[in-house]
Amino acid sequence: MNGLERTDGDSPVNEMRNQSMHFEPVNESAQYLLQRTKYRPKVAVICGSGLATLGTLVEKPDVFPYEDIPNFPVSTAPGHKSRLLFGILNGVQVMLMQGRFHLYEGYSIYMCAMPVRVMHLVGIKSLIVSNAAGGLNSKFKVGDVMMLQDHVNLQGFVGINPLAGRTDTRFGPHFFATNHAYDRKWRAKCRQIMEDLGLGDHCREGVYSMVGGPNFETPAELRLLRMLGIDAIGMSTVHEALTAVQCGMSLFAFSLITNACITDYEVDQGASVAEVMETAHNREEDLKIIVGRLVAAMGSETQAL
Ligand SMILES: O=P(O)(O)O[C@H]1O[C@H](CO)[C@@H](O)[C@H]1O
Ligand SMILES: Nc1nc2[nH]cnc2c(=O)[nH]1
Repeated sequence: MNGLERTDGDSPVNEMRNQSMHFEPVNESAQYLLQRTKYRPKVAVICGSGLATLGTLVEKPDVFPYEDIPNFPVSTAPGHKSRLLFGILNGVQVMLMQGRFHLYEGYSIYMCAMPVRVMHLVGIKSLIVSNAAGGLNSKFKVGDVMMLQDHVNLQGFVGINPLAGRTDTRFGPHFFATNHAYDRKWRAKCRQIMEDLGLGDHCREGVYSMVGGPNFETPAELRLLRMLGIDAIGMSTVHEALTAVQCGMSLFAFSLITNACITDYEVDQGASVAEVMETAHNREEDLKIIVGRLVAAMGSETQAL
């Protein structure tokens, strides 16, 4: 066996394995959507905490509350709207998630990433993932945009991976390389867009990692994460990114640095959701322009596919 075969079936051994790779429930969600929208997008966007406002860019939307979509989780995190939009963004058909799923909401890592498999079955080829994150890199400032060059899958180190389970090649290969998970051409494009907007000094590039949350990190944890070479820390994105790459999508992800990571015990102030939301609110107009232009670029590329 080379890891590329489909192995689903009703054998006793498969019954004992993680059921996460089942095709049918994901396909049921995808078919529900395709039957209720005329749009056939190839570009998708996932909105991070406080960034649901990116959804206001979508014209003539078909709106699907998550609770209405069969087998779909429901958002419970602050700043996540729990609805899916299909519509037109900057002339390009898009599928946009106003709300994502986190381990701290009590969902398995597989369920947190399941919407990306739905995207794949809907026909998505390019994905923009956004998140709010704490800036570990001492050069980063609150309000900066860090384009993900790479990530560290801390959960994956202990076997918590959305891709673990039965192999079903309809979601891609079981084993694959991740050294170019984040497509460099979108980073170059985003940098150019930000420079054109006079925001070049706020454009950063680095390594993201995700903890389980919901609490923010202790100073000792932050120092450890920094030693590991992590530039920005959040509670999302990695599982979505891996699932997207497995499905063969071209991926761009960015972190809005919403807060500094405080490692000094003498500082009274700590991270808070209020600060995360405030920074997201302050940057929303810039991010709308940046995401709008990236979607346009992705749209021209996927038109030919
Ligand atoms: O990663 P997103 O969903 O943007 O949210 C980030 O912001 C929240 C903390 O305020 C956490 O959920 C963290 O992951
Ligand atoms: N884990 C984590 N997630 C965040 N999301 C926004 N800011 C932070 C942070 O400082 N730490």
